[in-house]
Amino acid sequence: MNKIKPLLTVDNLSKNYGSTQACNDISFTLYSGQVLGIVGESGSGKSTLLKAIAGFLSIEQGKINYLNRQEKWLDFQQISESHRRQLMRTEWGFVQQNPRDGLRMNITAGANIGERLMDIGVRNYGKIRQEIAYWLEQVEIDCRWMDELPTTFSGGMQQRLQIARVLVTQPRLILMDEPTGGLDVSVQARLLDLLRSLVRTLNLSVILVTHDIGVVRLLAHRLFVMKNGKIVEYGLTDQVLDDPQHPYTQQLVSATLIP
Ligand SMILES: Nc1ncnc2c1ncn2[C@@H]1O[C@H](COP(=O)(O)OP(=O)(O)OP(=O)(O)O)[C@@H](O)[C@H]1O
Repeated sequence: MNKIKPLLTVDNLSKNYGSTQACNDISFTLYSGQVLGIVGESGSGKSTLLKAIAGFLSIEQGKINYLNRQEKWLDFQQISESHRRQLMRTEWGFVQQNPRDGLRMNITAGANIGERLMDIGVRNYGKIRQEIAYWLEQVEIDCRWMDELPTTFSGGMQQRLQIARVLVTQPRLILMDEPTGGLDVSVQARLLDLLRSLVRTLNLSVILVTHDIGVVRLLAHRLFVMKNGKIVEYGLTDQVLDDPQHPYTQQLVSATLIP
């Protein structure tokens, strides 16, 4: 059996907005090929943590270390901004809750996917077209939509397109902020199935922020629960959800009735 390997470690990360302590002394490990769920109520600090890990926000304190494709540990406080941006284009991806924030709405669906390939130096038009068709198919969008603007897509399709745009550069680590939020329940279910199958077939490592316990139960190997900027419980998903120890987790779990 393959031994699970750490891919990303976060140690004692804190982030304040003025006097608001949004993340307080957060530490965890993400393992390669696994999905780590971050759950908690609105305002608990989940999105701030994700953005801090992605380098979109500066942090007051903490260390973020990542094992790159060459199996070299990178200390995010030490690497340059251009190196971090390059990682975001190649090894990492970010899926926004609102697909409009992750897509360019004024260019076609195909161009949304193709420009990410061009960003990393792919120039062969035929190859780009082929990759666009492949990734549209992977996210269950018919190729005839390739030359349409995302503005003509439904919310679920836009989210699937955003996922294709992220996946085309074959990232190893994807940060997702409420990827199914704001979608109808039936569209959510279809997207969750798709995400589950992509995570398995592409062996992706994912940090997934959600307030929905059902989403982590379906997708995450491990999870932690945040409250007021702190981790109150951390462990394997089944263990935490079937036998929650912290009163706050017990409250979250009991609020989600499972038939
Ligand atoms: N740009 C900002 N400026 C000031 N305070 C902020 C900012 N963004 C978030 N906060 C505050 O930081 C705390 C954590 O917010 P954050 O958005 O990270 O929580 P969350 O768990 O992701 O919530 P939600 O599920 O609603 O997105 C909250 O008290 C919030 O009001």
